[in-house]
Amino acid sequence: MSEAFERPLRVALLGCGVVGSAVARLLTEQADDLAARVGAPLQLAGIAVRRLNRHPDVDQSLLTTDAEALVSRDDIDLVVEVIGGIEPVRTLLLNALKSGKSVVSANKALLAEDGATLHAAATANGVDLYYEAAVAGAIPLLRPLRESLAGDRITRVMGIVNGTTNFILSRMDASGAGFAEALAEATALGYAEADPTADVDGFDAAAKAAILAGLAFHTRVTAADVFREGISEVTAADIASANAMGCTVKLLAICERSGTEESPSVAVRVHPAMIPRTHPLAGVGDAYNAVFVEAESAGSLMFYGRGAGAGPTASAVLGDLVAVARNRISGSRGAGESAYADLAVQPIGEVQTRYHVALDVADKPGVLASVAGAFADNGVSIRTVRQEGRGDAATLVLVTHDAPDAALSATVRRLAGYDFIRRASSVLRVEGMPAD
Ligand SMILES: NC(=O)C1=CN([C@@H]2O[C@H](COP(=O)(O)OP(=O)(O)OC[C@H]3O[C@@H](n4cnc5c(N)ncnc54)[C@H](O)[C@@H]3O)[C@@H](O)[C@H]2O)C=CC1
Ligand SMILES: N[C@@H](CC=O)C(=O)O
Ligand code: NA
Repeated sequence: MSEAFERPLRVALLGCGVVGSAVARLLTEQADDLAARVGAPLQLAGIAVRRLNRHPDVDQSLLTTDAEALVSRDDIDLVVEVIGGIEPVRTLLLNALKSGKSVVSANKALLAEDGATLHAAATANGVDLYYEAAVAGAIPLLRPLRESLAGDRITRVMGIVNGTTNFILSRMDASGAGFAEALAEATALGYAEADPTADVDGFDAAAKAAILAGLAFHTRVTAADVFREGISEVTAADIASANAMGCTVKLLAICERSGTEESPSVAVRVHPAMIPRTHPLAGVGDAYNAVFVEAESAGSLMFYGRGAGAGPTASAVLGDLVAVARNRISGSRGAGESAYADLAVQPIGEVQTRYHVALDVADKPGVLASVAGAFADNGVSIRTVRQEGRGDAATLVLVTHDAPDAALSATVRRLAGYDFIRRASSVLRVEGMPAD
């Protein structure tokens, strides 16, 4: 231990909600072990909260409603941010970094919106910015991407990165539970964001996808670069349709190296998709997350664990806290931002995807030919087609081969104009089926 740290390292905790209160508790309960692992005690020196008198389980003398004053204190070494959102957090963290404090954050929204500014401030001031908890909760994923796989070339990152929506879809699939009821349960369990539309509409997963793509492809990717569809449009009919195909519905984040060798790009998207029940991601239930990483030399890797909740998220926060504390003691810092590749982001319309389309149709001659014509006219090849039922209850179920997403959307728009189609009962992208 260097001379300067024969004293505790003092930690400011910003936010004391679901995650913050677990961090505060573990910092106390595990104090001796953490001190042994770091090489100096980690002393919780202040907790910024929005309202006093709402946190009976923590040392009341540590509470303050003045987060700015707390991060500016000269005696603070390390800052843990678990408030969430963009402002005032960005300003607080920039001030912390500029005054030489390393930062640990769980805030994917901020990192995906303006991680570059934070990274630049960390680098300029020789301190750390760690955020393992921001993506896939407890699962060690960002450090493996940033460090263990730094010698490899990653081609694809795909997985389930939002616990709340996975919890909702799992409930809808297994027990036919309603959407609202499942969301209320996920919120009560501490999985959902303060505003759960961030989960349901895919913003949370899109922020995580941006962070994953940035790390995987050494390129700056923001949430705005990510194509995003949430699960609010996923219906019981979609789930029934998926079941009939031997599939289930998951909200997936997919980050791919795309383009050509001469002109490489990245494609980053978040949307619900049908996947076969035999696919490993199909068995990921509850608020669990799972992420596949494909790399040229390593091959396929799978990361699995709890993606949300107080304990799992606090575990990742504390892991980062130990890392930045050790760096502080040794006078070193971890890897900073790596964005040298600077790849272009491919628009969703050009991304190759596959669709499943279920159409309630009038069962009469020529209908199948007209439907097939709509696909053919847009250059989309059909992989399988089957008809269920007869007469007024007839449904055509089609699965396409890979095609540009724009061509598939155009096909679905064309189908919507046909009067012999009563309705498209299910339109979903398909992932995880054997390659064409
Ligand atoms: N809950 C989870 O499972 C996970 C959460 N995260 C992230 O961790 C962060 C915190 O999440 P939760 O603890 O679930 O949220 P939460 O809403 O339970 O806690 C946030 C706390 O910050 C407080 N706060 C708001 N503005 C403040 C301010 N200006 N100064 C001090 N305190 C302020 C709120 O009153 C609240 O108690 C978010 O960025 C979230 O995205 C990341 C991974 C998992
Ligand atoms: N709301 C998020 C929490 C973790 O990041 C989720 O449900 O995954
Ligand atoms: Na993680």
